[in-house]
Amino acid sequence: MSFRLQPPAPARPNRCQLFGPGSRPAIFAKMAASEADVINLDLEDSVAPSDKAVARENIIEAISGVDWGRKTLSVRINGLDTPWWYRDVVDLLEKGGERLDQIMIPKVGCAEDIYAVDALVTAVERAMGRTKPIAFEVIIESAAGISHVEEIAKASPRLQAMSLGAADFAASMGMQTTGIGGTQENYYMLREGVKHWSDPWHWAQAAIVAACRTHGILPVDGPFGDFSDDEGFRAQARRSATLGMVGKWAIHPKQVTLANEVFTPSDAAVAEAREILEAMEAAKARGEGATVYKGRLVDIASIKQAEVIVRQAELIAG
Ligand SMILES: CC(C)(COP(=O)(O)OP(=O)(O)OC[C@H]1O[C@@H](n2cnc3c(N)ncnc32)[C@H](O)[C@@H]1OP(=O)(O)O)[C@@H](O)C(=O)NCCC(=O)NCCSC(=O)C[C@H](O)C(=O)O
Ligand SMILES: [Mg+2]
Repeated sequence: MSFRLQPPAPARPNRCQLFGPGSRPAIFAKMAASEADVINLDLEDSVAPSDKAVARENIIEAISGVDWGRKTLSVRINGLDTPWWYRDVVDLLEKGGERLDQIMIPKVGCAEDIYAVDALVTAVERAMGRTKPIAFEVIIESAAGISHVEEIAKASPRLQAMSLGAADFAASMGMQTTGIGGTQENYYMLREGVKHWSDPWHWAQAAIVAACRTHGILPVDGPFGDFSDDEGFRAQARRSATLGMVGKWAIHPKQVTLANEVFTPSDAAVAEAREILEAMEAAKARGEGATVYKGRLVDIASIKQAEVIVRQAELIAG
């Protein structure tokens, strides 16, 4: 381990982030009643330009008017290339009240984007005497965003989470697809005439996980557009979880259960992790740094691996 220790990520459950357009207030109570850990009320791309102002008002009313329970309450503001974002920030903080936990910043391309929002948020917080600092989540969804992912990850102490936005990312990269996440028909290897599909999102996800883990931020997988394809969602989510991501967006309520299922360690996985910790305790008592568990090597690194699973389970159990 480096002399500089890896900071822990925020200790908040983040298995599922449920999205809903700010222009559709009829679903806010349903979102609040869902099993999602995080709620993302949207002012950006699910809201038509003509509805931006009314969506902002709807959200401001709902921040204190709806009982969000213990969920992390987040609002996605408009991008910094639009005329709406500064008004989003100012009105949310001046009129929205203390219940708002987080602002999600889309299409972040460089650390200066975060600096700009941080400066505005800080000024309004001070002016309002706000006691709870607003957290940030950023979306990496452009060629610039993924190129500068590490500098973005360390841009502000407000940063708690970072998501991959597969749709805008694909467009920015010029990828030949209209699919949002998941298997892409033409992304395959050919061996002896048989196709083997690969994962075009993998490299970007891995870059995000590494940047997040280096700087103590939660890495999150973004949307899976085909909400009629449960198995496709599960497959994508399982790959993300295996890579180190902590959760995934839901763009339809039926995806919430799927995300929670995948990002909650199973009882068997937790039991095995606890057994590994016990096996290593026994090894330590014998003066050994390595031992055999179910026919395979476990050593001091295995303790850290097992602790990841046990910590996840404990966090979710509350
Ligand atoms: C996708 C939807 C437009 C579908 O809405 P709808 O047609 O109403 O779906 P259903 O009829 O199947 O709804 C069944 C019931 O569930 C309620 N509902 C619908 N959506 C939600 C929701 N998001 N949260 C809670 N409840 C919801 C309906 O009211 C029905 O209720 P009932 O009648 O009582 O049974 C819609 O789901 C939707 O708008 N989803 C969110 C879209 C969104 O926010 N998109 C932005 C995030 S993705 C993105 O931006 C891309 C990203 O940035 C990138 O670049 O990758
Ligand atoms: Mg997007």
